[in-house]
Amino acid sequence: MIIGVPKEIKNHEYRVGMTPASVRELTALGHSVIVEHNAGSGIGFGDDAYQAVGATVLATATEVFAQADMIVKVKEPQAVERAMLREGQILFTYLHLAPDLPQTEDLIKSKAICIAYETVTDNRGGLPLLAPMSEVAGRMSIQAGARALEKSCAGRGMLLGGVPGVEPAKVVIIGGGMVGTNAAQMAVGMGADVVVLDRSVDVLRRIDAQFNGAVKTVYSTVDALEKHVLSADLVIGGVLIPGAAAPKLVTADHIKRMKPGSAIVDVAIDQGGCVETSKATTHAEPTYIVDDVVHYCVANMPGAVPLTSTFALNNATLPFIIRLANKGYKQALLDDAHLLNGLNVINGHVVNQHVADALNLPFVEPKQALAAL
Ligand SMILES: NC(=O)C1=CN([C@@H]2O[C@H](COP(=O)(O)OP(=O)(O)OC[C@H]3O[C@@H](n4cnc5c(N)ncnc54)[C@H](O)[C@@H]3O)[C@@H](O)[C@H]2O)C=CC1
Ligand SMILES: CC(=O)C(=O)O
Ligand SMILES: [Mg+2]
Repeated sequence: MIIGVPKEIKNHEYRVGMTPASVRELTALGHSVIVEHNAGSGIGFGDDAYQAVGATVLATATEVFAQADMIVKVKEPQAVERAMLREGQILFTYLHLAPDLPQTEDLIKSKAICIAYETVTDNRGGLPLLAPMSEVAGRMSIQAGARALEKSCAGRGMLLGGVPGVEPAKVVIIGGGMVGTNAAQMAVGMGADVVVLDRSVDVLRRIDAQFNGAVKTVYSTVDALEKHVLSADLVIGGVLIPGAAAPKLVTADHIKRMKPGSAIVDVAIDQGGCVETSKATTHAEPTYIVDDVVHYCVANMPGAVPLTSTFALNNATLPFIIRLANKGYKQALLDDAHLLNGLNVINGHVVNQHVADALNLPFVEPKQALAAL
C-alpha cells in the first residue's frame, strides 16, 4: 500500500501523522510511504530523516493526496485537503464530525473511507486513539488555566496553589475521564483545591481511590454543577459522549453569575464544547472574554506541545496503521469491531449513529456500507 503523510495546515499545528520511526515499521513491511516536504520539520524531523527510513519526500500536499491509498494525518482535514480526497481512498485521522456539518458533507461527497481516531474503541470501554491526546490536553488545561487566571490575561490575578497563609484557587473539573483525571493530577500537584464532577459513580470511585482524598468527587447533577461552577476560580470542561456533540452543561446564565476574572478551559470544544458561550479559538489567539470570564477554547491543544504529542499519538495509532496497510481497509475493519467503530463516513454514507443524529443525516449500518463495496 502507498501511505501518504501530508504536512498539517491547521493554525500552529506542528504534529505529524507519522514519525520516521513509524515510517520505518511500514517500509520494513514492504509498504511505500510518501511524505510531504517539511511535514515533520516543526518537531525536528527533516526530510532527510524520512528519506533515511525509506520514505519518498514529495514537494506538495497535492502530490501526496493524488498518489496515496491511505492518508495518515493528525487534525481533521481542512477544506482544501477535503477537496483532494477521492473515492476509495482511506483517511485515518481525528475528524470530530458531530459539530461540523461542512466537513461531514465534504467527506460524504468524497466517497473516501474516513476512519476517525476519536471513535475507535477498546476492550475496556476506552478510546485508545483519543486517550493519548486527552492525557496531553488534560495536563495542559491546568497550565492554560493558570495562565488565564493571571491579571494580564484579564483573570482574577490568582495563583493556582496560593501561598502559605493565602488560600489556593478552586478548580472544578467537569468529566473525570482521561482529560479530567490528568487535569486533576496537575491541579493537585500545583496545590489547588480540586473538585471533579462526573455522572458515572464508577469514575468517581476510581478518582477517589487514585487521589487518596486529595480530590473531592461530586455526582454531576444540574444542582451540583451550578453550585460548584459558581464558586470556581477555574473550570475545566472534559466531558464526552463518544462521537456525539458535547452537552452544554455550563450555561450562559452560569457564566454571567461566575466570579469576575474566573476562567474556563473548555477542552471538549472539539466536540462543540460543554459551555454555552464557548467558540473554538486558536493557539494564535487562545482566549476571549464573556461576562468577565476568561474562555480558553483551543480545539487542538496538544498541537502546542507537538514533540510530546506526536510520539504519544504514534504509539497508539501505529498498530492500526499497520493493520490497515497489511490487510486493506475492508478486511481490517471486518476483523476488528473496535476499528470498525472508528469508521464514520464511507462511500458517501454516514455510518456513525451519533454523527448522523447530531447532524440530522441518514445513518447506514457500517457493515452494510462495507458489504456494498
Ligand atoms: N481541545 C483539545 O485539544 C482536545 C480535546 N479533547 C476532548 O476532550 C473531551 C474529553 O475527552 P476524554 O477525557 O478522553 O473522554 P473520556 O471518555 O475519557 O471522559 C469523558 C467523561 O465525561 C463524563 N461525562 C459525560 N457526560 C457527563 C455529564 N453530563 N456530566 C459529567 N460528566 C459527564 C463521562 O462519564 C466520562 O467519564 C472530548 O471531547 C475530547 O475530544 C481531547 C484531546 C484534545
Ligand atoms: C483530540 C484532538 O482534537 C487533538 O489532539 O487535537
Ligand atoms: Mg460574571
